[in-house]
Amino acid sequence: MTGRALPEHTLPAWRRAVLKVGSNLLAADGGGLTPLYAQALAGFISASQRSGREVVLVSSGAVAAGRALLRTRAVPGPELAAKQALAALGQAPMIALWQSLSEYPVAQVLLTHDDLRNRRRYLNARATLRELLMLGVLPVVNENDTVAVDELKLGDNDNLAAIVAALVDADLLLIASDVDALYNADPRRNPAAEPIGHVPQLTQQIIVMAGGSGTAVGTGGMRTKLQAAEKAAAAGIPTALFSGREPATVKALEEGRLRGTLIDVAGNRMQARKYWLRHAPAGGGRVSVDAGAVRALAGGRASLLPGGILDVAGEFHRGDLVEIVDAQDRPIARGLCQYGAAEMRRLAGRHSRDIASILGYSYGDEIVHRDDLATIAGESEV
Ligand SMILES: Nc1ncnc2c1ncn2[C@@H]1O[C@H](COP(=O)(O)OP(=O)(O)O)[C@@H](O)[C@H]1O
Ligand SMILES: N[C@@H](CCC(=O)OP(=O)(O)O)C(=O)O
Repeated sequence: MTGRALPEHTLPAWRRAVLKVGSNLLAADGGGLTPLYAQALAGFISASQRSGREVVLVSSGAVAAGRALLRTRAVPGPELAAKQALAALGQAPMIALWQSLSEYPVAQVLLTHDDLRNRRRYLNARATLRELLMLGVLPVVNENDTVAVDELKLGDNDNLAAIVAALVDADLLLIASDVDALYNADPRRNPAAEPIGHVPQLTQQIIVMAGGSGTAVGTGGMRTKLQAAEKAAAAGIPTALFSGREPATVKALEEGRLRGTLIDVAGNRMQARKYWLRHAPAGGGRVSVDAGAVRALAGGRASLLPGGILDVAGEFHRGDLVEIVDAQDRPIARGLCQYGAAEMRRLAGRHSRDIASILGYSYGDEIVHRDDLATIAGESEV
């Protein structure tokens, strides 16, 4: 779908991005998968990788591919189990399509909501994705429809893409669709709808403009794209919406130009992350630290090392949000810990270089990495 002339924007600078490609672009004629639009998108991904950038692709299309494979036989109904069967059938052809178009090896990553709510699985997914990126591989993420059940379904890949963007700490979320921008009304239903080039900050007024999907192939429509942009913004990540049907638009992205809608983030990314760390609900874990650690953390630039730990209260796991307090139990910082409570008790007061010999393994020198830490006093510090 192409609209009126769209203003062009400069794409925010990025080194790592998540690109979401909807079913409408892969099963363009409502039938099986076609490389028609995927080709230009794969070209953009490979060009980005060649220039040292990292891309995680979140691709839909498995259900559409599965449905097309069964065209000559009885096609299952619309209920959940039937869709799950179609997704299982179509997952391999979807991956094969991307592999046939990518200059780099592709890896399949299937995720569910449950995986991302469970801290340990969340961290494992993050570690695997980071490793794949380091290896120069293109991870292709889709929802694991086989095991997703109604109440645990992410429901759509727009939201999944936003969660993955936060998971891999991406600089940018790119959403390619069959529509070239956010309009002030659904352009399929309202031909007078006007495109919106730049959204400095998502507001309720903008969110109500978005309707559902206009096609049988697509799932969420603009509504889920804005939900995704909202999630990404909460993690400090801007979102770009554009048409994946126009090769010139896709090519322009390589030069940092966006013909579509840019949804910006209020404040900078680090501020948004620190805000989240200060205000997200913590699970009750407390780590008290000595005066040296208090001084180091107060500067806002240091990580918490095991040597500074005096005591650990509560039970928590690696990846949980913990409160860091001084010897008098006054809160000084909050952060995501790299080690669980039991591990921390064994590491308290010890040197970082001894972590592997004490535990038999190591997740790194830091108990809480400075990127995952926010001081309580420094609301204005980033
Ligand atoms: N305000 C809006 N602006 C743009 N598109 C909208 C709006 N409201 C609803 N839509 C619909 O959202 C569709 C894109 O979403 P969807 O069909 O789920 O595609 P995809 O498979 O790419 O996720 C568009 O084709 C359009 O009809
Ligand atoms: N897991 C499903 C994706 C469903 C979905 O979100 O589709 P879309 O709205 O086209 O991105 C599939 O691969 O078909």
